[in-house]
Amino acid sequence: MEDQDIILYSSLAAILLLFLAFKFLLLSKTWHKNLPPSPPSLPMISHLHLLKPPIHHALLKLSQKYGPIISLKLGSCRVVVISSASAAGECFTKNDIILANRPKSLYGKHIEYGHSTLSQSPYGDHWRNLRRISTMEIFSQSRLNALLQVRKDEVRRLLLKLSTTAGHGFAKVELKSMFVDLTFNNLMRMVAGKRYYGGDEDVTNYEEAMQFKELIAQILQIAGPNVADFLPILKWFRNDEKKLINLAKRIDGFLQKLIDEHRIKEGNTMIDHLLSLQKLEPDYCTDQIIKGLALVLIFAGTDTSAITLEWAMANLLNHPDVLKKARDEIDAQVGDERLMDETDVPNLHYLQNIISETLRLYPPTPLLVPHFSSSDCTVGGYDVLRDTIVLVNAYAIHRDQKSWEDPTTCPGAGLAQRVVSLTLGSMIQCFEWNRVSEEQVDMTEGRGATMRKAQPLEAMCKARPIVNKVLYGVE
Ligand code: HEM
Repeated sequence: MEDQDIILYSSLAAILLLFLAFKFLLLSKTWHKNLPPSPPSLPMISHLHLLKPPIHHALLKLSQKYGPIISLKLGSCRVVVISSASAAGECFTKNDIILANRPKSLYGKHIEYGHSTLSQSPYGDHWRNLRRISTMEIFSQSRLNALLQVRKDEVRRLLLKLSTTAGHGFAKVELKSMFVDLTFNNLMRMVAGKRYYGGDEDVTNYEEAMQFKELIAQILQIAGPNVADFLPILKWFRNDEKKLINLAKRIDGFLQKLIDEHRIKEGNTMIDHLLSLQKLEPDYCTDQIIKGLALVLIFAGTDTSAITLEWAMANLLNHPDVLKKARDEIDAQVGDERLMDETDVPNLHYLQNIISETLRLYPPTPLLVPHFSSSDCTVGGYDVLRDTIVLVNAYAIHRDQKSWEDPTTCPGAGLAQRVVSLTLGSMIQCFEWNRVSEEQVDMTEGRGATMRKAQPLEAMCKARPIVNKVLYGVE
């Protein structure tokens, strides 16, 4: 053997030994651990190939085969998927602090101010402060009550829009875009006093509205985890990060302009309340905190409510007997002399049950928001190692035979309940509804992180006499 060959072979042997030693070290860390069962994996991508959209369906199938707690490796990330109510209960009771963190992502780094927002920040003082501020300044009963007129006005505009098409007999309407317009307008009026959607947006804001819609559409396209979050090597080959940085600059500029406007002209919006707090806590309630809160509310609070409304209406169209019962309840409790109000909702038990059942069967965020373990813990007798992404498959749990007592882990639940109940109830009160054909409404789910309907919902609707009487004041 030549000298060169000896050098080559000994170098290869050394590399192999180093690799094995490294692998052994890694393994020995998890050697004595009782990790959840895991399906067979492929080199490099591990289990990434198993996650065909819709991901919550793929994960449900895996849990049916491997059990309610499974571990996966997605590229370089460890993931545990929870698909039973009892294991989810353990995550959010005895392990709630350990699992309060969120996994790091390119999206969180660039768009959500370096993972410093309400939905991204790691557990600690800042995490607590954001919850204190949002509970008091945004989601308190008094703050939500103060914005009741905004919600009522948006529902009224929706009813008027429907009645212009369906005032004199059944007419076809497309509901998805109307629900999206309603929830975005509600949120932006709450945050900054602006109406950007619906074709009847404030004309003075037209350019601004166009810019906002374009930014939102772009962010919605790239929101959520990026494949480079799991395979960081891809960062070198894709320019997603550059796109995110540019988009982050633009959205930051937009939000900053909104804040600066409110510095000059005060009002009764979330930005105004937070600017008042800034005077008391200038070091803490900075412009960046305000921008981060606005951003999170816009993304967490719009699509979720719009999706719920769309699935609820789709379900009602497929179950005319349930729709009739809901209308009878509203007629009995509210009558036909006035529109229903949020204060009627506690008496409309059947309507509330329809919404709960819709959320059970079609949860808009079927995997919740990913959690991340800050230290080792156990769930269902299995070890969950530190730095593991924990996904809770609410979709699987909601369709499990056993029921889940308190599924509300969302700070916006009180607001969502008001928006969805008032809108759905008012639509049932004011219009008759039918499917567009004899065929059942297609309930197929779309792709993506949120659980949208694949086909935008269309329906036939016809105004009831209350529309003329109450909305137009004509008998
Ligand atoms: C029907 C409508 C809604 C549904 C189904 C829903 C559902 C959820 C779920 C499942 C989570 C994740 C909980 C977790 O994994 O920790 C969440 C988080 C969140 N939601 Fe909602 N949500 C809705 C409406 C809203 C609204 C209207 C707002 C505010 C305007 C909002 C704000 C938030 C925020 C800020 C978080 C993050 C909380 C945190 O990280 O601690 N949501 N929501």
